[in-house]
Amino acid sequence: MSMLSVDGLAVSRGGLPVLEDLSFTLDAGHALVLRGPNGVGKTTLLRTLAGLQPALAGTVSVPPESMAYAAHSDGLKSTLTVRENLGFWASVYASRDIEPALARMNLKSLETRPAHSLSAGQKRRLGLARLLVTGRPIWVLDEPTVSLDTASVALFAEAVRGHLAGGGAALIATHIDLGLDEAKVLDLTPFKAKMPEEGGMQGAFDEAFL
Ligand SMILES: Nc1ncnc2c1ncn2[C@@H]1O[C@H](COP(=O)(O)OP(=O)(O)OP(=O)(O)O)[C@@H](O)[C@H]1O
Repeated sequence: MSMLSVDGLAVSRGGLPVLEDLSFTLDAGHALVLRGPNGVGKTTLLRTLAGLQPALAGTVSVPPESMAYAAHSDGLKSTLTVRENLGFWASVYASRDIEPALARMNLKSLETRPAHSLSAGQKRRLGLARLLVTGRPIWVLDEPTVSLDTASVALFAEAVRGHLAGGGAALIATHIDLGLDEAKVLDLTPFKAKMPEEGGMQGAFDEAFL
């Protein structure tokens, strides 16, 4: 029984279709890595699944509330400390213990630091710790390991593995090797939308010379 099922999905950005006719499933305990060249539509797809923008067509089997979306330093309150940030999110998501998240992303020694004073990679680790307190089953991650050093990439991979082992699932857009060899890969290139104006203009051009 799949945890997430996407059927005939079309997504758009800036009013233009980006990906179309996309179908895939994601089972509990599994991770799916989304690949494709810059601009193919990875971020657009994740934002659509997370409910941040509407789909053009198709169905998604679960609501955005089943997903925890993370991109860049999203969701960090810059004036709050690391501990306060996680406490805030724990209360928003009906409170999970934040201690495992602090420990898992190696944030104990930074817990009293305001988020704005963290380095890029430390902010990234705090953003990933946020996922752990959401308790949501499907993690939707956009380039989660950007700015992370080797040790932190390993921490990230362990956090994802723990999530999968607990019956969760993860959808991850990245160009970088995550150290998650067990993850399946979906290349989005074949689902690139054919621009209607291209076909239309070519059609009109052909017609003019027939
Ligand atoms: N704010 C925006 N307004 C209009 N078009 C946008 C906007 N952001 C992105 N696009 C366009 O939407 C398309 C898909 O972009 P998207 O960010 O989803 O790609 P991506 O696969 O995540 O790329 P990357 O690998 O560079 O992160 C691209 O053609 C891009 O130029």
